[in-house]
Amino acid sequence: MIELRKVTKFFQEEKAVDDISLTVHKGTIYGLLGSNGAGKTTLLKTLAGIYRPESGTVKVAGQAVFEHPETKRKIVFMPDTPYFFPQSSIRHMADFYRSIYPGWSEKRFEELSIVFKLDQGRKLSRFSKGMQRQAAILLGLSCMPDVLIMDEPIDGLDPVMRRQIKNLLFQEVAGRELTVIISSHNLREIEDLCDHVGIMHGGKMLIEKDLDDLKADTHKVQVAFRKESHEIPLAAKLQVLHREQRGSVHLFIVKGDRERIAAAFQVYEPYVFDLLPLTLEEIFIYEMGDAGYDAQPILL
Ligand SMILES: Nc1ncnc2c1ncn2[C@@H]1O[C@H](COP(=O)(O)OP(=O)(O)OP(=O)(O)O)[C@@H](O)[C@H]1O
Repeated sequence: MIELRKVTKFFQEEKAVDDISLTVHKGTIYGLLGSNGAGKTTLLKTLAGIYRPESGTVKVAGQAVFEHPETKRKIVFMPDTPYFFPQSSIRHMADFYRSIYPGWSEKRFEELSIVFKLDQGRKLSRFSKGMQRQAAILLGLSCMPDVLIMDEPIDGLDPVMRRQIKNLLFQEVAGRELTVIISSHNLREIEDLCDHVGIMHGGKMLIEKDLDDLKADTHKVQVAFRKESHEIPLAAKLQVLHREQRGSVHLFIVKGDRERIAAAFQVYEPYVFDLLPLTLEEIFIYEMGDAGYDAQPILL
Protein backbone atom coordinates (compact mmCIF):
# COMPACT_ATOMS: atom_id res chain seq x y z
CA MET A 1 0.00 0.00 0.00
CA ILE A 2 1.17 3.54 -0.80
CA GLU A 3 0.25 6.30 1.60
CA LEU A 4 0.85 10.00 1.14
CA ARG A 5 -0.14 12.27 3.98
CA LYS A 6 -0.27 16.05 3.63
CA VAL A 7 2.62 16.16 1.16
CA THR A 8 3.88 19.57 0.06
CA LYS A 9 6.78 20.12 -2.34
CA PHE A 10 8.19 23.53 -3.22
CA PHE A 11 10.45 24.70 -6.04
CA GLN A 12 11.81 27.98 -4.68
CA GLU A 13 8.65 29.98 -3.91
CA GLU A 14 6.34 27.80 -5.98
CA LYS A 15 4.22 25.10 -4.35
CA ALA A 16 4.30 22.39 -7.04
CA VAL A 17 2.47 19.92 -4.78
CA ASP A 18 0.15 21.43 -2.20
CA ASP A 19 -0.96 19.40 0.83
CA ILE A 20 -1.83 16.17 -1.00
CA SER A 21 -2.96 13.00 0.75
CA LEU A 22 -3.78 9.80 -1.08
CA THR A 23 -3.82 6.04 -0.61
CA VAL A 24 -3.17 3.48 -3.32
CA HIS A 25 -4.03 -0.09 -2.38
CA LYS A 26 -1.77 -3.01 -3.23
CA GLY A 27 -2.65 -4.68 -6.52
CA THR A 28 -4.54 -1.71 -7.99
CA ILE A 29 -3.91 0.77 -10.80
CA TYR A 30 -4.17 4.47 -9.97
CA GLY A 31 -4.50 7.07 -12.74
CA LEU A 32 -3.15 10.56 -12.07
CA LEU A 33 -4.69 13.17 -14.34
CA GLY A 34 -4.37 16.93 -14.45
CA SER A 35 -3.69 20.10 -16.37
CA ASN A 36 -0.21 20.96 -17.69
CA GLY A 37 1.96 22.05 -14.78
CA ALA A 38 -0.54 20.63 -12.25
CA GLY A 39 2.25 18.89 -10.30
CA LYS A 40 1.81 15.29 -11.49
CA THR A 41 5.47 14.60 -12.30
CA THR A 42 6.56 16.29 -9.07
CA LEU A 43 4.11 14.15 -7.09
CA LEU A 44 5.30 10.97 -8.85
CA LYS A 45 8.97 11.80 -8.21
CA THR A 46 8.18 12.51 -4.56
CA LEU A 47 6.41 9.17 -4.37
CA ALA A 48 9.40 7.41 -5.93
CA GLY A 49 11.74 8.94 -3.34
CA ILE A 50 13.54 11.12 -5.90
CA TYR A 51 12.34 14.35 -4.25
CA ARG A 52 12.09 14.92 -0.53
CA PRO A 53 8.89 16.78 0.35
CA GLU A 54 9.14 19.91 2.50
CA SER A 55 6.33 18.54 4.65
CA GLY A 56 4.21 15.42 4.91
CA THR A 57 5.02 11.72 4.67
CA VAL A 58 5.33 9.23 1.81
CA LYS A 59 5.21 5.57 2.79
CA VAL A 60 5.28 2.32 0.83
CA ALA A 61 4.30 -0.79 2.81
CA GLY A 62 4.58 1.30 5.99
CA GLN A 63 8.19 2.49 5.29
CA ALA A 64 9.14 6.10 4.54
CA VAL A 65 10.49 6.11 0.98
CA PHE A 66 13.04 8.94 0.76
CA GLU A 67 14.93 7.84 3.88
CA HIS A 68 15.05 4.10 3.03
CA PRO A 69 17.06 2.95 -0.04
CA GLU A 70 15.78 -0.62 0.46
CA THR A 71 12.21 0.66 -0.06
CA LYS A 72 13.32 2.50 -3.23
CA ARG A 73 14.56 -0.83 -4.61
CA LYS A 74 10.97 -2.08 -4.57
CA ILE A 75 9.88 0.87 -6.71
CA VAL A 76 10.52 1.42 -10.42
CA PHE A 77 9.96 4.94 -11.74
CA MET A 78 9.62 5.36 -15.50
CA PRO A 79 10.04 9.03 -16.47
CA ASP A 80 8.16 10.57 -19.37
CA THR A 81 11.39 10.50 -21.41
CA PRO A 82 13.20 7.20 -20.86
CA TYR A 83 16.74 7.65 -19.58
CA PHE A 84 19.55 5.27 -20.51
CA PHE A 85 23.31 5.60 -20.02
CA PRO A 86 25.12 7.14 -23.01
CA GLN A 87 26.20 4.52 -25.59
CA SER A 88 24.34 1.77 -23.71
CA SER A 89 22.29 -1.12 -25.12
CA ILE A 90 19.48 -3.13 -23.48
CA ARG A 91 22.13 -5.67 -22.44
CA HIS A 92 24.18 -2.96 -20.63
CA MET A 93 21.13 -1.53 -18.95
CA ALA A 94 19.98 -5.01 -17.90
CA ASP A 95 23.38 -5.54 -16.20
CA PHE A 96 22.90 -2.28 -14.34
CA TYR A 97 19.32 -3.03 -13.22
CA ARG A 98 20.35 -6.59 -12.23
CA SER A 99 22.98 -5.12 -9.90
CA ILE A 100 20.62 -2.57 -8.31
CA TYR A 101 17.26 -4.33 -8.00
CA PRO A 102 17.25 -7.43 -5.77
CA GLY A 103 13.95 -8.54 -7.34
CA TRP A 104 15.43 -8.69 -10.91
CA SER A 105 14.17 -11.84 -12.66
CA GLU A 106 16.18 -13.37 -15.51
CA LYS A 107 13.18 -15.56 -16.34
CA ARG A 108 10.88 -12.54 -16.66
CA PHE A 109 13.49 -10.69 -18.74
CA GLU A 110 13.65 -13.63 -21.17
CA GLU A 111 9.85 -13.96 -21.35
CA LEU A 112 9.42 -10.25 -21.98
CA SER A 113 12.22 -10.23 -24.56
CA ILE A 114 9.97 -12.46 -26.67
CA VAL A 115 7.15 -9.90 -26.41
CA PHE A 116 9.38 -6.87 -27.09
CA LYS A 117 11.30 -7.92 -30.16
CA LEU A 118 14.16 -5.46 -29.71
CA ASP A 119 17.79 -5.82 -30.72
CA GLN A 120 19.41 -6.09 -27.29
CA GLY A 121 22.92 -5.33 -28.52
CA ARG A 122 22.03 -2.15 -30.42
CA LYS A 123 22.68 1.30 -28.94
CA LEU A 124 19.48 2.53 -27.31
CA SER A 125 20.15 6.05 -28.63
CA ARG A 126 19.55 4.64 -32.14
CA PHE A 127 16.11 3.29 -31.19
CA SER A 128 12.95 5.19 -32.14
CA LYS A 129 11.00 6.95 -29.37
CA GLY A 130 8.47 4.10 -29.17
CA MET A 131 11.22 1.44 -29.14
CA GLN A 132 12.99 3.28 -26.28
CA ARG A 133 9.69 3.29 -24.40
CA GLN A 134 9.34 -0.46 -24.98
CA ALA A 135 12.90 -1.02 -23.75
CA ALA A 136 12.15 0.96 -20.57
CA ILE A 137 9.07 -1.18 -19.92
CA LEU A 138 10.98 -4.43 -20.61
CA LEU A 139 13.70 -3.41 -18.14
CA GLY A 140 11.30 -1.98 -15.57
CA LEU A 141 9.04 -5.04 -15.43
CA SER A 142 12.04 -7.40 -15.28
CA CYS A 143 12.98 -5.71 -11.97
CA MET A 144 9.76 -7.23 -10.56
CA PRO A 145 8.99 -4.11 -8.50
CA ASP A 146 6.20 -3.96 -5.91
CA VAL A 147 5.33 -0.49 -7.17
CA LEU A 148 5.57 0.73 -10.75
CA ILE A 149 5.31 4.48 -11.33
CA MET A 150 4.83 5.48 -14.94
CA ASP A 151 4.86 9.10 -16.13
CA GLU A 152 3.02 9.33 -19.48
CA PRO A 153 3.96 5.79 -20.57
CA ILE A 154 1.66 5.46 -23.58
CA ASP A 155 3.19 8.33 -25.52
CA GLY A 156 4.77 7.19 -28.78
CA LEU A 157 3.51 3.61 -28.65
CA ASP A 158 1.52 2.12 -31.52
CA PRO A 159 -2.00 0.75 -30.77
CA VAL A 160 -0.89 -2.91 -30.83
CA MET A 161 1.93 -2.22 -28.37
CA ARG A 162 -0.39 -0.16 -26.16
CA ARG A 163 -2.78 -3.11 -25.97
CA GLN A 164 0.14 -5.47 -25.28
CA ILE A 165 1.45 -3.29 -22.44
CA LYS A 166 -2.00 -2.93 -20.89
CA ASN A 167 -2.36 -6.72 -20.93
CA LEU A 168 1.05 -7.12 -19.31
CA LEU A 169 0.13 -4.64 -16.58
CA PHE A 170 -3.20 -6.38 -15.93
CA GLN A 171 -1.35 -9.73 -15.64
CA GLU A 172 1.21 -8.32 -13.18
CA VAL A 173 -1.50 -6.67 -11.10
CA ALA A 174 -3.73 -9.75 -10.99
CA GLY A 175 -0.90 -12.30 -10.79
CA ARG A 176 1.46 -10.83 -8.19
CA GLU A 177 -0.38 -7.76 -6.88
CA LEU A 178 1.83 -5.17 -8.54
CA THR A 179 0.69 -1.64 -7.64
CA VAL A 180 0.77 0.82 -10.55
CA ILE A 181 0.54 4.61 -10.58
CA ILE A 182 0.27 6.07 -14.01
CA SER A 183 0.00 9.68 -15.14
CA SER A 184 -1.42 10.42 -18.55
CA HIS A 185 -3.21 12.98 -20.66
CA ASN A 186 -4.70 10.12 -22.66
CA LEU A 187 -7.95 9.73 -20.77
CA ARG A 188 -9.24 6.96 -23.03
CA GLU A 189 -6.29 4.80 -21.93
CA ILE A 190 -6.74 5.69 -18.27
CA GLU A 191 -10.43 4.84 -18.51
CA ASP A 192 -9.58 1.30 -19.67
CA LEU A 193 -6.78 0.75 -17.24
CA CYS A 194 -7.38 2.30 -13.84
CA ASP A 195 -9.38 1.37 -10.76
CA HIS A 196 -9.00 4.75 -9.13
CA VAL A 197 -8.27 8.26 -10.47
CA GLY A 198 -7.07 11.55 -9.04
CA ILE A 199 -7.38 14.86 -10.88
CA MET A 200 -4.80 17.56 -10.04
CA HIS A 201 -4.74 21.27 -10.80
CA GLY A 202 -2.41 23.98 -9.48
CA GLY A 203 -0.65 21.56 -7.11
CA LYS A 204 -3.92 20.48 -5.46
CA MET A 205 -5.94 17.31 -5.79
CA LEU A 206 -9.37 18.36 -7.08
CA ILE A 207 -11.01 14.93 -6.94
CA GLU A 208 -9.86 11.49 -5.91
CA LYS A 209 -12.26 8.63 -6.49
CA ASP A 210 -12.91 5.09 -7.59
CA LEU A 211 -13.34 5.37 -11.37
CA ASP A 212 -16.72 3.61 -11.40
CA ASP A 213 -17.99 5.85 -8.57
CA LEU A 214 -16.70 8.94 -10.37
CA LYS A 215 -18.56 7.97 -13.53
CA ALA A 216 -21.69 7.07 -11.56
CA ASP A 217 -21.53 10.48 -9.87
CA THR A 218 -21.47 12.81 -12.90
CA HIS A 219 -24.20 12.94 -15.54
CA LYS A 220 -25.20 14.76 -18.67
CA VAL A 221 -28.86 15.82 -18.80
CA GLN A 222 -30.51 16.88 -22.05
CA VAL A 223 -33.85 18.45 -21.32
CA ALA A 224 -36.55 20.59 -22.94
CA PHE A 225 -39.32 22.21 -20.96
CA ARG A 226 -42.82 23.05 -22.12
CA LYS A 227 -42.85 26.50 -20.54
CA GLU A 228 -40.22 28.84 -19.18
CA SER A 229 -36.64 27.92 -18.28
CA HIS A 230 -36.15 26.34 -14.87
CA GLU A 231 -32.41 26.85 -14.73
CA ILE A 232 -32.33 28.97 -11.58
CA PRO A 233 -34.37 26.72 -9.25
CA LEU A 234 -32.56 23.66 -10.65
CA ALA A 235 -29.13 25.17 -10.05
CA ALA A 236 -30.13 25.84 -6.44
CA LYS A 237 -31.12 22.19 -5.91
CA LEU A 238 -28.32 20.46 -7.81
CA GLN A 239 -24.54 20.70 -8.17
CA VAL A 240 -24.38 21.94 -11.76
CA LEU A 241 -20.85 21.88 -13.27
CA HIS A 242 -21.88 23.28 -16.64
CA ARG A 243 -24.96 24.35 -18.56
CA GLU A 244 -25.67 25.47 -22.08
CA GLN A 245 -28.67 25.84 -24.39
CA ARG A 246 -28.93 24.45 -27.94
CA GLY A 247 -32.20 25.74 -29.40
CA SER A 248 -34.97 24.58 -27.07
CA VAL A 249 -32.79 21.85 -25.52
CA HIS A 250 -30.84 22.61 -22.35
CA LEU A 251 -27.70 20.67 -21.54
CA PHE A 252 -26.74 20.30 -17.89
CA ILE A 253 -23.68 18.56 -16.45
CA VAL A 254 -24.69 17.62 -12.94
CA LYS A 255 -23.00 15.83 -10.06
CA GLY A 256 -24.91 13.53 -7.76
CA ASP A 257 -27.16 10.54 -7.57
CA ARG A 258 -29.13 9.61 -10.75
CA GLU A 259 -32.48 9.26 -9.00
CA ARG A 260 -32.15 12.56 -7.15
CA ILE A 261 -31.20 14.38 -10.37
CA ALA A 262 -34.09 12.80 -12.31
CA ALA A 263 -36.54 13.73 -9.55
CA ALA A 264 -35.37 17.37 -9.54
CA PHE A 265 -36.01 17.68 -13.31
CA GLN A 266 -39.27 15.71 -13.40
CA VAL A 267 -40.97 18.32 -11.17
CA TYR A 268 -40.99 20.63 -14.23
CA GLU A 269 -42.54 17.96 -16.52
CA PRO A 270 -40.02 18.20 -19.38
CA TYR A 271 -41.09 16.87 -22.77
CA VAL A 272 -37.50 15.80 -23.50
CA PHE A 273 -35.45 14.24 -20.72
CA ASP A 274 -32.29 12.16 -21.22
CA LEU A 275 -29.88 11.30 -18.42
CA LEU A 276 -26.61 10.12 -19.98
CA PRO A 277 -23.25 8.91 -18.59
CA LEU A 278 -20.11 10.97 -19.24
CA THR A 279 -16.78 9.77 -20.56
CA LEU A 280 -13.76 10.37 -18.34
CA GLU A 281 -12.63 13.05 -20.80
CA GLU A 282 -15.92 14.93 -20.39
CA ILE A 283 -15.74 14.63 -16.58
CA PHE A 284 -12.16 15.96 -16.69
CA ILE A 285 -13.07 18.94 -18.85
CA TYR A 286 -16.11 19.95 -16.77
CA GLU A 287 -14.32 19.46 -13.43
CA MET A 288 -11.45 21.59 -14.72
CA GLY A 289 -13.94 24.23 -15.85
CA ASP A 290 -15.45 24.20 -12.36
CA ALA A 291 -11.92 24.81 -11.00
CA GLY A 292 -11.55 27.84 -13.28
CA TYR A 293 -9.49 26.11 -16.00
CA ASP A 294 -11.52 25.85 -19.18
CA ALA A 295 -11.02 26.32 -22.90
CA GLN A 296 -11.66 29.91 -23.97
CA PRO A 297 -13.91 30.44 -26.99
CA ILE A 298 -11.22 32.36 -28.88
CA LEU A 299 -10.88 32.41 -32.66
CA LEU A 300 -7.37 33.31 -33.80
N1 LIG B 1 12.95 21.04 -11.37
C1 LIG B 1 12.08 22.04 -11.26
N2 LIG B 1 12.50 23.28 -10.88
C2 LIG B 1 11.63 24.31 -10.73
N3 LIG B 1 10.30 24.21 -10.96
C3 LIG B 1 9.83 23.01 -11.35
C4 LIG B 1 10.69 21.87 -11.53
N4 LIG B 1 9.93 20.82 -11.91
C5 LIG B 1 8.66 21.26 -11.99
N5 LIG B 1 8.60 22.57 -11.65
C6 LIG B 1 7.38 23.40 -11.60
O1 LIG B 1 6.42 22.73 -10.79
C7 LIG B 1 5.13 22.80 -11.37
C8 LIG B 1 4.59 21.40 -11.58
O2 LIG B 1 5.34 20.78 -12.62
P1 LIG B 1 5.14 19.25 -13.01
O3 LIG B 1 6.20 18.89 -14.00
O4 LIG B 1 5.06 18.44 -11.76
O5 LIG B 1 3.70 19.29 -13.70
P2 LIG B 1 2.91 18.17 -14.55
O6 LIG B 1 1.54 18.07 -13.95
O7 LIG B 1 3.70 16.91 -14.62
O8 LIG B 1 2.80 18.87 -15.96
P3 LIG B 1 2.67 18.30 -17.48
O9 LIG B 1 1.32 17.66 -17.60
O10 LIG B 1 2.76 19.56 -18.27
O11 LIG B 1 3.82 17.35 -17.71
C9 LIG B 1 5.27 23.62 -12.65
O12 LIG B 1 4.88 24.95 -12.40
C10 LIG B 1 6.75 23.55 -12.97
O13 LIG B 1 7.20 24.73 -13.58
